[in-house]
Amino acid sequence: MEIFKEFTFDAAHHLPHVPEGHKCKQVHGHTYHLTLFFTGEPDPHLGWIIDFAEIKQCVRPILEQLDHKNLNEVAGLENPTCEHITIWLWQKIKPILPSLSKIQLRETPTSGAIYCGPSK
Ligand SMILES: Nc1nc2c(c(=O)[nH]1)N=C([C@H](O)[C@H](O)COP(=O)(O)OP(=O)(O)OP(=O)(O)O)CN2
Ligand SMILES: [Zn+2]
Repeated sequence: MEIFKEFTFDAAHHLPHVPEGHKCKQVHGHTYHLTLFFTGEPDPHLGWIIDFAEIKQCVRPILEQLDHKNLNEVAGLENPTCEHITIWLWQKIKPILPSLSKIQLRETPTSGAIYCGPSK
């Protein structure tokens, strides 16, 4: 069984390592759409894997570090590609919500990254 919880946050960034002239060299912004997936068996009494409200309570302070921020100024996100943001989120969320199984981050309606944790 897999459940999910969605969030959004707005942030500015630029990609410092792209060549001169690349559109992402310029500071620009996105409304990021984040989906967190959790895997497990529903608790026989409560009927859920984890309370959606508990997910929100745990994740909110982490997303506050990103929302309406310049991502390049966030420690660990000096090169804030979608790929790096999903890894950063995984490293923050997995220790407090161990049933986290996958992160999907959409940067635009047509672009994003999916991360399931480091390969073993
Ligand atoms: N592999 C990656 N490629 C790109 C990233 C990234 O994080 N990982 N980031 C960007 C830009 O930040 C931005 O997301 C632009 O992406 P793009 O999909 O090109 O945006 P558009 O609005 O131009 O998309 P279209 O739907 O194709 O118009 C770039 N690449
Ligand atoms: Zn961008």
